[in-house]
Amino acid sequence: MSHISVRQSEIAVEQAHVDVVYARVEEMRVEARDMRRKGDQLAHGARNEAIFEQASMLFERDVMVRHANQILRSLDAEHEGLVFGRLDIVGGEDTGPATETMYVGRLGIRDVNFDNLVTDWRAPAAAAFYQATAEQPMNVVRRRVIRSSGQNVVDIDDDLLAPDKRPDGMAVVGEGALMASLTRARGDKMRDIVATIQKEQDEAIRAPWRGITEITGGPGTGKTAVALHRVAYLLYRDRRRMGGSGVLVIGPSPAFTSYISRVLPSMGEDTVELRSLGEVLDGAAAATVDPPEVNRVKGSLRMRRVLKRALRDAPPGAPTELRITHRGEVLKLDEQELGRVRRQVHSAGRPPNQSRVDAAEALLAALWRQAEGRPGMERDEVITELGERIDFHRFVVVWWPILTPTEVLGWFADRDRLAAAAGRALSPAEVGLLAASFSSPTGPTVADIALLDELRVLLGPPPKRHRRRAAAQAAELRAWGERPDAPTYRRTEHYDEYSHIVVDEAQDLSPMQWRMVGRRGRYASWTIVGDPVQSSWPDPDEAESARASALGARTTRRRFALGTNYRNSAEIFELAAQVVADVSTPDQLPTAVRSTGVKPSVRAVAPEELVAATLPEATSLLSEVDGTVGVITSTGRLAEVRAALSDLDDPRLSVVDGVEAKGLEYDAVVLVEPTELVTESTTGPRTLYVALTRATQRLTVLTTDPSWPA
Ligand SMILES: Nc1ncnc2c1ncn2[C@@H]1O[C@H](COP(=O)(O)OP(=O)(O)OP(=O)(O)O)[C@@H](O)[C@H]1O
Repeated sequence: MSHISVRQSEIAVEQAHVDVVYARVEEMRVEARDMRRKGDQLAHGARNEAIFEQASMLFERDVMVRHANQILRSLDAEHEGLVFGRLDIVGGEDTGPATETMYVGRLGIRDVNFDNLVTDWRAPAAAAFYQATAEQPMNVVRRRVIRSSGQNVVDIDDDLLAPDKRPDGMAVVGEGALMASLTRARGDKMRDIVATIQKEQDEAIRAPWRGITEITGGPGTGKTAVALHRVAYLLYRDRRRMGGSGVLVIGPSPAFTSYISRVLPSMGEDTVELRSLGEVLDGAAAATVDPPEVNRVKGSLRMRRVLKRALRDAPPGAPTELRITHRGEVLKLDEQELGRVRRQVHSAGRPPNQSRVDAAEALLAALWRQAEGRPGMERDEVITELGERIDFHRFVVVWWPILTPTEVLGWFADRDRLAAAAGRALSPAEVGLLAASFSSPTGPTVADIALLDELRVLLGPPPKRHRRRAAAQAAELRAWGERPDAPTYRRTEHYDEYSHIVVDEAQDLSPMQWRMVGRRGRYASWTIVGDPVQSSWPDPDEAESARASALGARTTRRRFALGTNYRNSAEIFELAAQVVADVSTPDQLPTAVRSTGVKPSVRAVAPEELVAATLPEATSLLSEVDGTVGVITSTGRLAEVRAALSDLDDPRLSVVDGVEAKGLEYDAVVLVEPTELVTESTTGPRTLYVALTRATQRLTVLTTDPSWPA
């Protein structure tokens, strides 16, 4: 048989099995619907049945319906086929030729006799699909990746792992599924990698849930993909623990969470919360990033001191004198006395929003000290009389208002107030920077969200009757930073007891963000994903200690280092590695396995031509690749470059700055003025390294420096 016809006949073999699987799925759909109907009847009628019988049938119905729903969801999600793998396995030493076939897919499916038609990729039995190698074949003779479009098998790729055990007539076709997958055009959403997970990745995916699992590796090593598949794996293995309290995945930006949003649904998992750092606090949807020098101050642990001190000061507009006439006598507390009372209330250590009653009592005690000694004054009597006075209540309400985090952060637009709260924690220049930033009318930035969350905890929950106002504030916060695609959450407000939290691009979290994230996972296990070489946080030691306290004293820690860059061509990564040679060690840089034979193009242009030159470069890359094109520039130049490309009406094109590019991927990239990405950043060439490692196939660098990258 010719090569082509061997492939065709093997595809036909797999198609036959896939047809059986889909026919069975159809039956299961019918069964599930039937079961659901019966269950509903059971719930509404048949009251004379034994209660236990009902309960067990209802349970059975629930299990069935859940499984059916999961299948339906998985089928409805965008992915490339329910069945994607096949293993041909020989038994043991003496069983002889290949005897057993196992199909691997997104879900486990059994036929009517409970025989396996497809094994779920997460089941222990399927592990060999990812872990078997030629050196350790684990009884696998042939591993086959089946590529489908919908229900149609379109191609197959085989690995022969044990040639000596290959039975007569066993065909082996294809040139490697991994390479085929890596060279395919990219869309605007990340795809799952279930069919081609590599052994080192599989080990991280299947690591036990407990404690802290850290996944490090250079750009394109699959850290994000691995973390998401790990979530699907953990949900499968321990759905009760993980699903009950929920799994939270945190990424750097809304662009990133949107980019990864289809991976879990394609595996039938749609209960996981994906939030960007600007969305971790309920009600907020911040996407604007501060300039690096502002970001650095807002993220520092010094801000905690500033916030705490700010809450001890009298709020803006608080009266500076209490004057009340009692039995014809004027009782008066001046500014100094009021300040003393305020300090005394704060020294009890209760959060301000929980201390209004304490404040009222302390004021009454101070007023009594004024009245004391005057004839006919009894302490209890005076305090009761004053405490019932409406003018006293009015005073307390404005002197000790119930505060919201947004209100308090707004105070810092006032430079003097901020300087007073900062003391020596911030330099005058830093105070100036922050005051200007908090005066901006554009709403909270991503860094502000961690400050708001800190304030939420420092202020304490508002008393019950103030909750409505707090809800209105949350709505205000939402309106402030509203995006049409902002997620909605089913959780109760400020839910912070997730069972598992994944932090992606963890190298960039500021200490204040670690505190915010840590609060969400006091009882959680963690998967922490990052690459120190791509870090944009300037003080790694401070972040490291904040991270250590956020994660607490968990003793189980395991670490996986991924070493192969699956994204960039070797030619592109060679250039990227050059720019971080001085700030990395060789073991921190991955190996790019795929060569395209096309070197990045570095074009020197005159400064006045720089922006105009992006248009022809982007246009030509759009025609060269089938997938996406990203134009990456410094933040300062972003608006200008966007304007220059505004006539290019192609949904495959995006224009982003170096910070926004974090975690994203394009088939081709135009990088505008690399030196600006370095000078704009507070961490040297690291942001440039991120930008240079986004492209899978083509990279064009436009620079005004003819000697770049030397
Ligand atoms: N085993 C694999 N099979 C197919 N594609 C893979 C595999 N591993 C990684 N990839 C692909 O490589 C690309 C990079 O993966 P991913 O974004 O997860 O890397 P990363 O380590 O998080 O990168 P960065 O640090 O730059 O954000 C993605 O397109 C991903 O689908």
